[in-house]
Amino acid sequence: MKQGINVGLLGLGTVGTGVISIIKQHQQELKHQVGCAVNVAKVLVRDIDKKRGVEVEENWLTTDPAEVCCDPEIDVVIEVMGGVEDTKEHLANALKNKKHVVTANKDLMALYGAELLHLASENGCDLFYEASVAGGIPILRSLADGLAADRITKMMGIVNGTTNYILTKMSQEGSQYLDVLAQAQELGFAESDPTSDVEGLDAARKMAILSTLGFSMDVSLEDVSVKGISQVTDRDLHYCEQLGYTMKLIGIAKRDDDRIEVSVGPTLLPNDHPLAAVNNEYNAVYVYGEAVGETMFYGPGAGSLPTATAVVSDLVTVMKNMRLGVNGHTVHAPLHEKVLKEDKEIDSKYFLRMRVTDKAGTFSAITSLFAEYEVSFEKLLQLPLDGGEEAEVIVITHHTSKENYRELYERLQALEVVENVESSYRVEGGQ
Ligand SMILES: NC(=O)C1=CN([C@@H]2O[C@H](COP(=O)(O)OP(=O)(O)OC[C@H]3O[C@@H](n4cnc5c(N)ncnc54)[C@H](OP(=O)(O)O)[C@@H]3O)[C@@H](O)[C@H]2O)C=CC1
Ligand SMILES: N[C@@H](CC=O)C(=O)O
Ligand code: NA
Repeated sequence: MKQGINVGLLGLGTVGTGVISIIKQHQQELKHQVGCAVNVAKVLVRDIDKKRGVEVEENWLTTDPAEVCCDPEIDVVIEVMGGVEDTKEHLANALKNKKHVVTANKDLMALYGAELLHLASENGCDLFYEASVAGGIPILRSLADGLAADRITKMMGIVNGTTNYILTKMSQEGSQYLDVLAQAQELGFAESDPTSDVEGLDAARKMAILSTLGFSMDVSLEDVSVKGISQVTDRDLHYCEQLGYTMKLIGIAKRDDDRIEVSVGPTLLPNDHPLAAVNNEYNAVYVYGEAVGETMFYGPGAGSLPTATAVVSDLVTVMKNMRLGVNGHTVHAPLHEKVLKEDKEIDSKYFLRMRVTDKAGTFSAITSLFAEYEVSFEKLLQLPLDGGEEAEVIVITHHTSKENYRELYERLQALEVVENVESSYRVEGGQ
C-alpha cells in the first residue's frame, strides 16, 4: 500500500463541503482504519472564485473535469456534483483510467447504474453509491451485506428528506408549502431543481435503486408509479389529523411470488405507525426479509455531514479493498427476471376527499356506487361547506385493488352529485 490515497472530488457544494470536513477532521480515524493518509488532490467546481464553506488549499480547485478523472496521481474519484449525461461521461472516463468511484448521485445510478457498475468491474474498479439512497443511513450496505443471506419481500419507507421536512412543518406548525420548501433549499436538503423532490421523482429513483438491489431485479424508474406532494393541501392535512392519521411521502416496494410493485406517493399512516414519527429531514426504511422478519433503518436522509458520512464510508471500503487487492468484484447480474404486478394484483386502502352537492340523495348515490364496486368504508365523514349548498365527504376505504379503485374513482368523478374528487391518497397500516 502506498503512503497515502489521493482523492479527487467532482463538486464542492453541500455534500462536497461535508466530505472535505470529514476527511480533515477524522483523518486520524481514517488512517487507523485503512493504514494510510487520505489526501484531497483536486476538486472540480463551476466557479473557482465562489466563497466555500470549508478551507480550500491552493491549487485544489479546477474547472476542467480531466484534471480529476484523468490525473494518474488520483486513486479515487468522489462525485458529488449531480447531473446525469455529462457526469456519466466524467465517471466513465475515471473508471477507464482505473480510478475507483464513489457517488451520491441517485439520478445517475437509477438511470445508468447497471452500465457504470459493469464498466467498473471491467476495469477492476469499485463503484459505491451509499449516499444516493436515504443519505446517512447505511441502507445499501445493509441490503448488500447485513441481509445478504435473506430473501427480501418488502421495503417501505420515507426516502426523501425535503418532502418529509415540508410535510412535517405543514402538519405540525401550519407552515405554508412554499415557505417550507424555501427553508429546505436553504438547509441544503433539496435538489438543485426541487421539482424532483416535491414531485416524488427523487424518491422514485431511490426506490428503483433499492428494489434493484433488494429484489435482485433490474428495476428502472419507469417501473415506479409516482405521485408527489405538490397537490397536498392544508385541508387534506387537517382531515388526516382529525381521523388519526399522519401524511408522509412513502415509497413501497413489494414482492409476492416474484411479481413486484414499486410506488411512491403521499400516504396516510395511523399516528401510532413507526414511520408516522419520522420527522423533518429524517428518513426511515422498513425491510422485511423472509428469514429475518422486520428490520427498520432510521437516520438523517439529507444534509451536508450526514450525507458526507455515507460518502466517506464508501471511500473507506474502497481503501480497505485496495489494501486486500479485491477491488472491482461487487457486481452481480440480477438473479431474477423482473415481472411487474398488474393493477388488479396491487391492493391498498384509500383516502378520498370529495366536494358534493349538499342535498337529499347525495349520500345514497355515493354509497350505492361504493357498494357496486364492493368497496367498504373504514371511515366516513360528511361536513357542510361554507355557503350551505355544498358539502365535503371524506372516506377511508377498506382494501381494494388498484384496478377496481381506478374505475370507482372515474365513476365518482362522473356522478352528478359529486362536484369534484379533490384528493385521493393511499392508506397504509392498521387492519
Ligand atoms: N444535499 C443533500 O442532502 C444530498 C445530496 N445528494 C446528491 O449529492 C449530489 C450533490 O448534491 P449537493 O451537494 O446538494 O449539490 P450542490 O448544488 O450543493 O453542489 C454541487 C457542486 O457541484 C459543482 N458542479 C455542479 N455542476 C457542475 C459542472 N457542470 N461543472 C463543474 N462543477 C459543477 C458545483 O460547483 P459550484 O460550487 O462552483 O457551483 C457545486 O460545488 C447530488 O447528486 C445530490 O442528489 C445525495 C444525498 C443528499
Ligand atoms: N433532495 C434529497 C437529498 C438526499 O437525497 C432529499 O431531500 O432527500
Ligand atoms: Na444511505
